[in-house]
Amino acid sequence: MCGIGLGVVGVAACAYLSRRRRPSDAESTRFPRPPPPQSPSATRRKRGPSWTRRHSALVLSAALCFLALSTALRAWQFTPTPPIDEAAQVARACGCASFACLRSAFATPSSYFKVPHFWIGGGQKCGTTTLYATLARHPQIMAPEPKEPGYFAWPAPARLAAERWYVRDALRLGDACDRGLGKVATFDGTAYYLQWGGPVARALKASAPWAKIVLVFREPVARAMSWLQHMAMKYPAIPSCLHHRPMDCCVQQSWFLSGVHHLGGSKYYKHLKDWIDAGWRVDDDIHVVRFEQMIESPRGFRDAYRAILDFLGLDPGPAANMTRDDTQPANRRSVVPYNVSRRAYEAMVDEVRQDAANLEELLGVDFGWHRYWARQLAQCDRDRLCRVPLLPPPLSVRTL
Ligand SMILES: Nc1ncnc2c1ncn2[C@@H]1O[C@H](COP(=O)(O)OS(=O)(=O)O)[C@@H](OP(=O)(O)O)[C@H]1O
Repeated sequence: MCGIGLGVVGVAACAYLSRRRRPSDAESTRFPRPPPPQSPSATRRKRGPSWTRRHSALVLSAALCFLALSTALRAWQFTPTPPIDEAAQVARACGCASFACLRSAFATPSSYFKVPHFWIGGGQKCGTTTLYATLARHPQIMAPEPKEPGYFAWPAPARLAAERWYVRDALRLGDACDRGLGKVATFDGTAYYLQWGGPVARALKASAPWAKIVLVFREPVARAMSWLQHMAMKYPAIPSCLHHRPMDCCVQQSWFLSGVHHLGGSKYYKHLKDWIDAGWRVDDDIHVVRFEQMIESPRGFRDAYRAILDFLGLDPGPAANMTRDDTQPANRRSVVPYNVSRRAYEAMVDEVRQDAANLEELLGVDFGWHRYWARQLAQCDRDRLCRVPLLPPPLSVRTL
């Protein structure tokens, strides 16, 4: 403060000293200017003293300016920022039941986890249940109840009405505070937010702009077929094509090829673009996981998990201590391959091929899906029928 005060005084002084004094009209009349000098020697005699005075004033004011500016600059640079009272921030956040309250409690930068710290998704049947169970065992994480609150996919009035429930019950703010809010990371495990696009991306951005996003992407054709199977098996009371027709027939229907929960839901690039347009940044805010890496071996799962923990700023230790059982699927339904005609398989691949290429280019990741489709189509030609396993064997991938 002193430095800034001195700086201001110095600048004012230098402005005063360096200004050019002009005589007023009255002064000019009372003290008329001397007539122009007659000879060079006379000029030198008359100019001498006033020139020295004027220039020494200028040098003095320049020195003062320099001194004042450097003092002010040093004071500005080294004024210590007051320490953030993290305990007070946490105490305030613990009383919140809305995002407006959380945002104001978390307004200043801090080193601890905000609420929610992250979201895991990518699409239904991308392994988020296994990931949810794994994350829930991490000592620094508090898992949401239920796994998929779906809150950000609701229309704004419904969100407003349920905000208290989401913040306090689903994200378990009270429990997190009991364990020491800021030290535990809370999250939302709603798999399908990605496919709901712009409105969800904007709602999350407006509510919790600090949230980190983890997306798991599964080979697009297998994901869509697995979803169809999941709905038919999990909800026998809900009419499903698979209840009375074979998979080959169902996957050729237009609702399957373009429906947003079916093959349309596997157009990851198209959906991810909506999120990027809403201000979420790949790498900084979004971490992408290859489903096939997670399922190919316990080691693949551990590596994928460790990369997620690194991205989230959490202790990676638990990834190293995972047992083989910890890496097993939480809700596996795909056991035997489905028989599908070549025509049907090719139509599905054609539907998602370009989107997958765009995704690889955007992320700089090789998912290995193109080579897998080529292998699968070669098998179709060889056996005159495609046998499509929904959990494929390990895919070869390259570093792009
Ligand atoms: N570790 C591991 N190894 C092999 N397979 C695995 C693994 N983790 C998840 N999975 C498979 O992921 C599918 C379930 O995904 P989700 O949990 O996201 O489904 S859901 O949308 O939440 O219902 C489900 O696929 P389907 O078997 O096709 O249903 C699981 O088998």
